[in-house]
Amino acid sequence: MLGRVNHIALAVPDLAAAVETYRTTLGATVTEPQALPEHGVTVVFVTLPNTKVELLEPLGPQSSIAAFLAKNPAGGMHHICYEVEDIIAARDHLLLSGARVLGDGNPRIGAHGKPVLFLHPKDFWGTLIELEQV
Ligand SMILES: CC[C@@H](C(=O)O)C(=O)SCCNC(=O)CCNC(=O)[C@H](O)C(C)(C)COP(=O)(O)OP(=O)(O)OC[C@H]1O[C@@H](n2cnc3c(N)ncnc32)[C@H](O)[C@@H]1OP(=O)(O)O
Ligand SMILES: [Co+2]
Repeated sequence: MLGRVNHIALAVPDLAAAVETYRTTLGATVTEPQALPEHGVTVVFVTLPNTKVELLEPLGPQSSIAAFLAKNPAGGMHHICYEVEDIIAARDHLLLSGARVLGDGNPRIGAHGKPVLFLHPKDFWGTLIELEQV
C-alpha cells in the first residue's frame, strides 16, 4: 500500500530561523513560506534529491503544532508522510485493521494540493503518519 516517503515534517518554534539553518548552515534549497490556515500551519519545504523535509510553524490558536511545541519547546520530528495511490482504499483498509484515522475520516487537501489523511501516532509506534495520494 505504501509508496515513497513524500516528506518528513519537523515542528519548529521559529520558522525563519529554521529556514536559515537549512539554507545557510546545511546548504539546502528551500521554498517560500506558505500559510495554510485550514491546517493551522505555515510551511516551508526543504527540497532534497530523494525526498522533502517539511518545516512547520504554528498558525492560529487551534494549531496542533502549537500543542506539540508546548510539549517539545525546542521542536522535533512531527510526522512522516508516505505516498499512496488510492487514499480511500488505504483508509478503508486501515479502518478495517483497527487503526484510528484522525479528523472526520475524510481526506483533506494538503500542502501539495493533493488529498491527505493522518493516522494516530499511538497506533504506529509513536509516530504520526500522514498519507498523501499521488
Ligand atoms: C501542511 C499541510 C499538511 C501537509 O500537506 O503536509 C500537514 O502536514 S499539516 C500538519 C499538522 N496537522 C496535523 O498534525 C493533523 C493531525 N494531527 C492531530 O490530529 C493531532 O496533532 C494529534 C496527533 C491527534 C495529537 O493531538 P493533540 O491534542 O495535540 O495531542 P494529544 O495529547 O491528544 O496526543 C495524544 C498522544 O499522542 C502523542 N502525540 C501527539 N502528537 C504527536 C506526534 N506528532 N508524534 C508522536 N506522538 C504524538 C501525545 O504526546 C500523546 O501521548 P501521551 O502523552 O503519551 O498520551
Ligand atoms: Co505533512
